[in-house]
Parts: sequence; structure tokens; C-alpha cells
Amino acid sequence: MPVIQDFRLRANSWIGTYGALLLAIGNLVLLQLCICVYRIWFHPLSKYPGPAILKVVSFPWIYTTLIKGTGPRSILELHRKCGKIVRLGPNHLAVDGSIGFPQVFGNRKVDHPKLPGFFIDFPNAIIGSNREVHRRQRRQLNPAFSDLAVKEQESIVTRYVDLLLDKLSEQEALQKHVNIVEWLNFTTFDVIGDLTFGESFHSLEQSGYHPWVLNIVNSVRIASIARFLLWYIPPAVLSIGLKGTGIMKLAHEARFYAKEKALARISLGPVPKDGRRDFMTYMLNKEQNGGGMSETEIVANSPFLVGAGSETIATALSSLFFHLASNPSIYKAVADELRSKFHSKEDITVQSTTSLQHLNACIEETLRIYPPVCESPPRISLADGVVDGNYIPKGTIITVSQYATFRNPEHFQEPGSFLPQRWFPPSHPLFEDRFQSDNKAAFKPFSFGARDCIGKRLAYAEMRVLAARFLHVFDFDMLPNQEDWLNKQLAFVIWDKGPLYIALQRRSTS
Ligand code: HEM
Repeated sequence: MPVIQDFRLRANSWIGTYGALLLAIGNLVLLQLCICVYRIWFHPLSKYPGPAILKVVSFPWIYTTLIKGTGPRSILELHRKCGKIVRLGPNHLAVDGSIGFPQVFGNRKVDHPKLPGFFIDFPNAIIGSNREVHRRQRRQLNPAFSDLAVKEQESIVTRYVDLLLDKLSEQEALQKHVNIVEWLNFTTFDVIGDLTFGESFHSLEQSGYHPWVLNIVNSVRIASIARFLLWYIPPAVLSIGLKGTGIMKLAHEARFYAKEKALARISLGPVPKDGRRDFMTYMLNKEQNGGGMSETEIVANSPFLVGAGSETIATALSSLFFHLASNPSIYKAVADELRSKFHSKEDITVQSTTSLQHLNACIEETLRIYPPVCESPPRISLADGVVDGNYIPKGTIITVSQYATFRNPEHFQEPGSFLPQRWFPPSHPLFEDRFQSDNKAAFKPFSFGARDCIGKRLAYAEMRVLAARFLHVFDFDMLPNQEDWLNKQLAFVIWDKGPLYIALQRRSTS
């Protein structure tokens, strides 16, 4: 009897323990089921279409965009299937730019700050700052990007463009094919180094990446992995977890170098040599509208300016070269126009290139078909609001994808084809009536609103001068088997480009 009793007791306690465990698991499953039902049918965002899985958990989307790198094409597909507002996660919407730019990014009543933590590496820089800090920093930086400033900066831009052409001439003389992506990176980073710190990275001179520049170029995917992890893990825990890993080493090296470079420049004062103003001059100016920036803010902003003002332009120009090489008749029109207009390379300036209709149309079309920043940094709604007549509750994350907006057939005829003539004025002989219906107001490659790109003027100036001078000096062909260079690229907010090889022929007249 005692044996049976003992067995019963043990069985009871076993059933008790496991029963309680099963009950707990059952409750948990039930709770999760209730959450799923709530998120799909009763959540304030439940009326927005989207795949059921995305309504329930954020993981699939976060993984797609931050780890797989197929975000731009996925959003395009989702907008095509589901319309202009699509659910990307339980609290996350993708809004087509035709609505999102004016009504979210341009909303003056309801603040839509950047998603906290998205710019974890730049907490004190303009890009990730809160409204008040942003306003002050933007006022401080605005004069560095005015028309007048770009005029002053022109000689720096042309100096490095000409150095690029000299270096490429050397390569051509040796009959070497060049990876144009790399050379464009050397140039745009040298320019921005000089504009920011008064000193270039010397990549062109040395025909190789400066270690910091290489670090920035290589960090695109790593930064994206870090963002993915930060979605789920608090920053303090993550930095303990990643201690001693390659990721932390790269991040530390980048931070260390940026800080050293910024502090060295700060120590020279606002106008260090020959009265020339660099971005530091503007950031250090206490009398300026913004009232001055702290040392911490300057140290945070300078590497951001370097990254934002270089990689983007190199991306746009490599894509321009790719599309020109892929479309011989367009290439010919661009080249003929500028070669007939300019007899010497020196005539090609920021101002004189504004009249190059073919080149400017090609630049716009490049930014449309392949926006260098394929998706604006996500925003979060700080109050309940209405977008396009639809209620959007406080706390909703909003993503506007440039790539998906500019390839939306509702906005652009044949959106996947490179058709620069759509940007000509209607009076131009090559303009076709079908382009009348293109919704050019939706085209915002530099984003929109108070936090749009501050460097837009500089970007256009640099793209025009570099492309025009290049085509004045060289003809080029793309090497075979690179037709899928663009379509195979992955994106982590910006594109992970990969090399693009071209063969150069120096023109005899230049
Ligand atoms: C083709 C070239 C470029 C493109 C497509 C581009 C695009 C963008 C985009 C989409 C944003 C994000 C705006 C937002 O959060 O809504 C941005 C921000 C910014 N860009 Fe550019 N950019 C380019 C070149 C430049 C250049 C040359 C600079 C010069 C340093 C620059 C400096 C900045 C800065 C400082 C911000 C933050 C502005 C703020 O938060 O107020 N960008 N850019």
C-alpha cells in the first residue's frame, strides 16, 4: 500500500508540475493567439491591407529590409498589390511618397521625428536629433549649403574632378579597365573630406581607399545588422554582447578616427588657412543663426556629413554611367550636346552645365529609377493624425520608399525604363505626350519637409560637373556581362553596389 500511495503521490506531483507547465504554455499560446486576432482584426491599423504575417509580427519585414536587403523591391511589390498605404508590421505602415512626403514629412502640425535608435551611431548629429536640436543645428549648417557657399566650394569640386580625370588617363594609357564605382568613391570622399575638414582623404592621389573611407564603405551592411539587432536588444546589452567582435572593432575605429580628425580641425579655429571656409567654419561660428554647436555635436556631425555627402553622389554617378553605357542613343545625345557646347574642359562649370538639357534629364532619371537613398529614414507619429483621410494613431512607424514611389506606374509611365526625355519641358521635340501624366510632384529623391537633404544643391553641382567633364575627356564602354549590375544590388537604406568595370578611351580633342 505505501508503495502505491507513494506512486500516486509522485504521479500527482508530476501531473501537478507538468500540468502547471502545460497550463502556463497553453495560456501563453492563447495570449499570443489573442494578440494575433487583435492585431489582425481589432488594432487601429487593422483596416490597412498587407500580408497577414506582417500584421502580426514585425520580424519578417525587419529581416527583409535590414538583413536580406530586398526592402525596396518588396515595398514596391506590396504597394502594387495592396495600394498606397500598406501594413509592414503591427505598428508600421509604408506610405506612398505622393501622400507621405506632403502629409507626413511636410506636416507642420504633427511632429514625425525619426524612429528612435535608427541613427544610434549619430545620436548628436542633425540626422537623428529631436525637433529643437535639429532646428538649431539646421540653422547653423544652412549657410554652408547655400548657393553662395556652393559657388565658393566649386573650385574644390573641380580640383578633385580634374585629379580623377588625370588618374583615369594614366589608367587608360596603361590600357587598364577601371572599376568606376571605386574611382567615384575616391573622388566624392576626397571632395567631402576637403569641404568638411579642409583636407582630403588623398584617395585619388594614392589610387586607393583611405582606411576610414574603406571602413565607411564596408560598414553599410554591418550598420544594417546592428539596426536589426537593436530592434530587439537594448543598446547597452547589445554592446556587451558584441564586445571584442569585428563589428565593435570597426565601429570603434571609425569613431576614433572621426573624433581625432574633427578635434584636430577644431583646434585650428573657424578659418584656418587662406580664408577658405569649410563646413567646420560654419559649425564653429558662434555668431551664426544656430547660436553655435557644442564640440560633441561637431564631432558627431562631421563623420555624418562625410558619409552623407559622398557615397550618395558616387552611387548616383555610377548609376548614371551604367545607364548611359546601356543606352547608346542617350549616351550620344548627352555627349554630343556637351561636346558641341564646350570647347575646353575649363568651360564646364556648375553654372554653365545648368543648360545641358540631356545631361540634366539623365541625372533626374537616374535619381528616379535608382534613388541613392532608396527609402527615407522611418518616422514615428507623435500624435493621432489623419493621412489621406485615414486615421493613423500615435506611435505608428511610417516608412516612405523613394524606390517604390518613383517606380509606381500610377506616377510614372513605364517606370522601370530609363527614359530621360520625360524630364524635358513639353516644348522639347523629344518630349512625348504620354509623359504629361507623370506625377513629378511625387519625385523627392532628397526627401521632403524640414528634414530634407541639406546638400541637394551641392549634390547636383558635383554630379553635373563631374559627369560633364568626364564625358568631355573620355568615351567609355561598360565591360560585358554586367547588364544585371543594378538589378542584382541589395539595399540597406543605401545600395550595396559592387564593382562596375568600364573601358576608357581618351578623346583626341580634349
Ligand atoms: C545624390 C545625392 C544625395 C541624395 C540622393 C541625398 C538624399 C538624402 C535623403 C533622402 C536624406 C534624408 C532626409 C530625411 O530624413 O527625410 C538626406 C539627408 C541629409 N543629407 Fe543628403 N543626399 C545627397 C547628397 C548630400 C550631400 C552632398 C550632402 C552634403 C554633406 C548631404 C547631407 C545631408 C544631411 C546633412 C542630411 C540630414 C538633413 C537633416 O536632417 O536636416 N546629402 N539626404
